[in-house]
Amino acid sequence: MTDPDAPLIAFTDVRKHYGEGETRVDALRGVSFTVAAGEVVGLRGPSGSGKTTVLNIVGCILAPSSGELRLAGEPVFSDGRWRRSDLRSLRLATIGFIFQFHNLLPFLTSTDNVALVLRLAGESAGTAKRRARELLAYLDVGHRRDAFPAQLSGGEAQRVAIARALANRPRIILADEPTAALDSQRAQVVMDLLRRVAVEQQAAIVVVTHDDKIVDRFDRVLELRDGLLI
Ligand SMILES: Nc1ncnc2c1ncn2[C@@H]1O[C@H](COP(=O)(O)OP(=O)(O)OP(=O)(O)O)[C@@H](O)[C@H]1O
Repeated sequence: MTDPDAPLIAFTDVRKHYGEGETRVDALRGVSFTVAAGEVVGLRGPSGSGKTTVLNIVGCILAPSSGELRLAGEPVFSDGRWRRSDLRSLRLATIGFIFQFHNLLPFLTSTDNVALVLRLAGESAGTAKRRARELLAYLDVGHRRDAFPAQLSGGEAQRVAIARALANRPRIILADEPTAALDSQRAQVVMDLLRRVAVEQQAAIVVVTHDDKIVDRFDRVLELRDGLLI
């Protein structure tokens, strides 16, 4: 990561189509936006408008058809190709994902679910466990650290999943409907946590949501319609 003053996410005239000919779908038709460190941005739009496509491109999971993606000022995709050969380590070091359903591994405790990500990034078992416990305490689920996912409530499981997404101190956090399975009070708790992380870790956070309960909790809301920002 290079320029400290650059926006953490710079998405410039990104186009993405799936398929060719009769089956071609133009999912993004020239989308540009930036997200700065410390910002929590909502991404809204009807089903099929391209939200998941945006998230997957920012997360370096999906290549655009054209356009440019920069992360912290560094070109990651431009001129029709990835500029980095180590996308997996870029993702591990830079990006945290949070999903609608927590996607915790059912056979691991809360601590081990979080520690696993740190082990993948090369931390020792002891360090990984210690940091996992700290994070679970930070997210107010320290008392559930030895529980398995099936023993957790929906709100607890989502907080463990957020701990996992934060484990490697990512500067960019991408969340796909993180509050959809939660009641209003728990949704607010999750949004408060994300806000705290954005400020304390100077992270850029993008949250895909249909959830009207949390729409006033963003610094900005980007609205997609048919692959274009309105
Ligand atoms: N792998 C794929 N192959 C073909 N078409 C796809 C693929 N993924 C998405 N699409 C199409 O691209 C468009 C945008 O999809 P995308 O999943 O980004 O929308 P979305 O706004 O996230 O929708 P939802 O809210 O329903 O999740 C849709 O028309 C979708 O059918």
